[in-house]
Amino acid sequence: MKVILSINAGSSSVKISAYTAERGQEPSQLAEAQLSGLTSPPVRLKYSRRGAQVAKDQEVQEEVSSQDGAFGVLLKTLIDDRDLPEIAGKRDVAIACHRVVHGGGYETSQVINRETYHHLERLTDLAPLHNASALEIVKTCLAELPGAVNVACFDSQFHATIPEHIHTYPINPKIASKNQLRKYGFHGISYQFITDAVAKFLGKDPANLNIIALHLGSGASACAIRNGKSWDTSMGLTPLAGLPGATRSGSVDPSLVFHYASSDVGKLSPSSTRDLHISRAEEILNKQSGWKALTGTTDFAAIASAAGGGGEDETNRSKRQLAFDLFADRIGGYVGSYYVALGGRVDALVFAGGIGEKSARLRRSVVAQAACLGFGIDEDAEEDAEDAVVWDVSSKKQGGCRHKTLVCRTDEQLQMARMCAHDDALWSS
Ligand SMILES: Nc1ncnc2c1ncn2[C@@H]1O[C@H](COP(=O)(O)OP(=O)(O)O)[C@@H](O)[C@H]1O
Ligand SMILES: CC(=O)OP(=O)(O)O
Ligand SMILES: [Mg+2]
Repeated sequence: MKVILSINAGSSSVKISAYTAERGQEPSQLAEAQLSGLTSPPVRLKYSRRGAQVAKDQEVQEEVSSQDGAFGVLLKTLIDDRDLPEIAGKRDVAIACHRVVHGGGYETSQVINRETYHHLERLTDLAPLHNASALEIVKTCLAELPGAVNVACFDSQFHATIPEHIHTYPINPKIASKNQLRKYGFHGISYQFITDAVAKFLGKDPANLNIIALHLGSGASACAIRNGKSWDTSMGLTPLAGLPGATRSGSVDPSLVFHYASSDVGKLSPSSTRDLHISRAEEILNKQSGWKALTGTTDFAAIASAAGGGGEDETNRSKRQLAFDLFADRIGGYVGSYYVALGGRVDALVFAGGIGEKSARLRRSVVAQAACLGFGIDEDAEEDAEDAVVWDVSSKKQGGCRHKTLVCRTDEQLQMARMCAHDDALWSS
């Protein structure tokens, strides 16, 4: 038996889960802790132990200014918990698995040694909101968890199956190959979880499953999953492409950069460091756009409630309504495109991620647009089916609709722990 610690550094949150695991078996969760709201303080803690809630939306007093800082608070929460004797100290963690958003050419998870670490360092610029933070946490674990093997699980690895004509950009092939400029795609750990969970829910072999999956969190993406494998996804070389997000623009006309008022957008940004080279343009599109630019908040719950007419002044309400409508429109575009990519043979449209899971209003708006394709939503469906991993929100009216709409409570930490439990190389000693 080993203790596995799964660490998921998102752009607005850090989530860690601890499991006990046997080789090749389903890991059993000991505890789950998360700090959210890193881009819209106050930072809040959610903590549960053996499935029972210990803290919910508890405001954190310490100042948390980075993902690594958040990880420190979360690890301490687990170690200091007297009712969690399995993790009484830092030595008890046997495997620490890290969600690393950009894995470049890696198509499988990697044990982190000097070589892989340096290779990943070179990819930092390609996931400016994620890789550097994840590597900071890796560094902390290498220094402070003396009994642990560290493993990198990549968001991009699920998308290694995207065919060449879809992952290729129409640019000079020599330069594309030399600089590895192609669509990689992200949120893949989540899409793998969604594929397995939805196949189980529908009683299908994942190898025959065709779904349009939407992971909508602070970063948002869509994925066409054909025969259980990624066929296409909306993020690209970096997690900036595709759908807009909390602070990200999503896809815009690339020429927009050259017309963006200030003349220094091509210059290195002040936040560039020895390890990260980011231009002002990238910084603006990654960190100062999206919901933050349109509405002033990165909290989509506030945007969705104002869009429903909830107690806001008129200027705020109309800004939030615009952001909401814009998001639903962009998502609808991918649903249509991926419906064609899957030849209309779609087992389900699946909503996941913080927004996909919790915003019934956004789900209704997206599904209403896709009504012409045979999707329909049950207005009375449960907003949140407490203990379920997958639940059905499809319309039941007049014998139902042609295609199902599901919600999936995705769990990237569990998916990573599963990958480690099934990786024989981690169990030979
Ligand atoms: N009830 C809700 N309605 C709409 N959006 C919500 C709700 N609760 C949380 N969210 C949004 O979910 C997003 C966070 O999703 P999550 O997947 O946890 O993020 P991350 O990208 O950091 O992993 C935030 O934009 C938050 O505002
Ligand atoms: C890839 C990505 O955007 O991740 P997150 O939504 O967790 O920020
Ligand atoms: Mg996330």
